[in-house]
Amino acid sequence: MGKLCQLVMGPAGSGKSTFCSTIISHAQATKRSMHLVNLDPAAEHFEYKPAIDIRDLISLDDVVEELHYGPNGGLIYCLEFLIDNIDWLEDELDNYAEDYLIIDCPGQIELYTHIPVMRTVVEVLQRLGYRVGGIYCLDSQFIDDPSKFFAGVLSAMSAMVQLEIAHINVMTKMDLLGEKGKTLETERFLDVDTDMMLERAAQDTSMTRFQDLNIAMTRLISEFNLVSFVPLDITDEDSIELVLSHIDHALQYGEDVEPKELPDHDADDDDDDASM
Ligand SMILES: Nc1nc2c(ncn2[C@@H]2O[C@H](COP(=O)(O)OP(=O)(O)OP(=O)(O)O)[C@@H](O)[C@H]2O)c(=O)[nH]1
Ligand SMILES: [Mg+2]
Repeated sequence: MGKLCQLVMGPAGSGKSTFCSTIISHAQATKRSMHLVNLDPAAEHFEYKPAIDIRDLISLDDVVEELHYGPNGGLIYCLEFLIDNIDWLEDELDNYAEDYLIIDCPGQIELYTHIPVMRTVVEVLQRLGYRVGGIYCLDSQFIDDPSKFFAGVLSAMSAMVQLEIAHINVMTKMDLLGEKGKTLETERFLDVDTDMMLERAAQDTSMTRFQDLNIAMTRLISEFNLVSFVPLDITDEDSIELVLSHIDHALQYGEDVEPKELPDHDADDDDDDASM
């Protein structure tokens, strides 16, 4: 199938782990094999058992207890420990040398923005021959709050710029929007209509002090025309299929499958003719 990898990122609680299990169960139903890799040392429960799990290398509880870090500092410590012991990850990956991986990441956005942890993980995967795609999850509930949405769009852009890999933004939890999810207004969020973002920000009086900054940021977003979201409603198989087809396209899934040799029909051509 080729060495492919989805790196699933996004803010805390944005639906990364749910995204991973949704994609894995969809893949299983369509007879595609994927392995879950857990890079979140704070994770507690998984629907699918991870094939590779950072918690086998280092436990957040141990770091918090023994080194007296808080949960966030402890998590950064764990990820930096992973980078210092990257051989461990390489050895583990050896067992899945020809496989499709989906990597569940922690929700601390500084890991994608200003600490080179994820970049190092990507470099290791690429050195081992994987095609890596970044999946950035953002919660659809952000749509109701322009300042949160701004921050989310900027963090997605930041991860994209930092990692320099194929990148797909996914708007998660679309089921929670109900009928609102099908409106034109929501579509404008998915395609990040910057004029509308500005309009919404202008209505929010708490943001007036930052109007110039908002204008500058929306101009940046629209000039680069880089940010759009694929909606994911995990209760709708078609929606899951659509998200996966975007990812397949970005990762060129299936393009390195050897074309099957057609059977040589010459020998029984006569028979076929006779039966026509
Ligand atoms: N209704 C609905 N709830 C969702 C969806 N995705 C996630 N959730 C809920 O949102 C919460 C967070 O989901 P997770 O998948 O754990 O999010 P995460 O990004 O992995 O969270 P962290 O690992 O803590 O950063 C959970 O209570 C999920 O059940 C979704 O598509 N629809
Ligand atoms: Mg998670």
